[in-house]
Amino acid sequence: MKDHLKTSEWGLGLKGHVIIAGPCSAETPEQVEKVCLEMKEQNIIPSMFRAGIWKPRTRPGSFEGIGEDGLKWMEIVRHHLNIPITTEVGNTAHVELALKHKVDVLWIGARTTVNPFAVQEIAEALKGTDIPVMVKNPMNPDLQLWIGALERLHAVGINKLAAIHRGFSDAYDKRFRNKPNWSMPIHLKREWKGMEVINDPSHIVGKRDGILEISQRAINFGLDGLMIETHHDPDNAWSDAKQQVTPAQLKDILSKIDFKTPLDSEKPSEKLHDLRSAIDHMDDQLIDLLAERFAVIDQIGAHKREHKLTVFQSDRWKEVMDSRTDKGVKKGLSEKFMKELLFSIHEESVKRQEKQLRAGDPVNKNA
Ligand SMILES: O=C(O)C(=O)C[C@]1(C(=O)O)C=C[C@@H](O)C=C1
Repeated sequence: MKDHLKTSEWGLGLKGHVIIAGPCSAETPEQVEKVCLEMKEQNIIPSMFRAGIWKPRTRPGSFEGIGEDGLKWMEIVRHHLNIPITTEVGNTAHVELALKHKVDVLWIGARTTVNPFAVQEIAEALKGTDIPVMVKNPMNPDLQLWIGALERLHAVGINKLAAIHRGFSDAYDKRFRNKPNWSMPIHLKREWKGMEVINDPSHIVGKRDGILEISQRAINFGLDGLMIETHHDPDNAWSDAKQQVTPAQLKDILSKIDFKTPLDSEKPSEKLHDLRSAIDHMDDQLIDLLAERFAVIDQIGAHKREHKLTVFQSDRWKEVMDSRTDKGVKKGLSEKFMKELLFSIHEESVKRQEKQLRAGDPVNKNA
């Protein structure tokens, strides 16, 4: 799609999976230093250090970030860990201060990504700079909004870009603080080739337990890194106390993750090549069969037109749906997948037949 530079090309020495760790918020210089020293002690040096300076809170009254002072303390991080520093910016004043204090990488938070006006203003403020920017997914699962924010930055010349998957707000599903909706980061990677997506398990899970599981799933899906909130004393953190881990816990989590290699850059082994050939053949057959099915659908459509019958036949459709789902489930396919597949087939059937009824013209196969 659009040309952009990957994390390994940002000139910050990043390579492989990008691991971003650090406290939810910078609180005091002592706290920043303690986190750094414990990381050092545990011999767990992340690829980048994160610290929130301005915190967008749902309701007023809780800690809203330490502000510019916190940016001065980033020198402590540089001194102890010598790694790039990243923080969130939510408006142009934040951008100005972050640039003034030489923050290495910025990120745009979920609450900002939802607002194209805000993203555009930030993009304009960044025009002419060379700073890398990571864009968190918007609060709601809207892929176009997520891509749109990246495009706004790209359009002003910011080409060091990455995305962060922090999950999506869901009023009903309370298993997560923010529901992962794994199809979203995967779709993003499909739509914008080469776009790296860093997973943020801390905001998805909302508590310490489960960070390992979500991290592993992110790596399994092929996401490109992890951002894990890390604090020397999480229980007494000024924000997000429940979901932060200690540097020792971070080390434990990272040591348990089975990191996978991104496939696309690898030449597939003979075995993988053979398995893929089998898939190519089966997909061919599936497409032939689907084409045959829709040819019959067109014949039924012609019959319906002749006999003035409606396209949608609820009893027959229910029978098709139930029997095929049942069979699929018996063969080990998930009910959700079967239903989605059948819905999609049915939608195409009724569209084709309705077109026949409407126009009476031969069906345009490309419609
Ligand atoms: O059985 C029909 O009447 C069809 O047109 C086929 C079909 C299908 O795709 O299986 C499509 C539309 C109807 O709602 C029911 C079933």
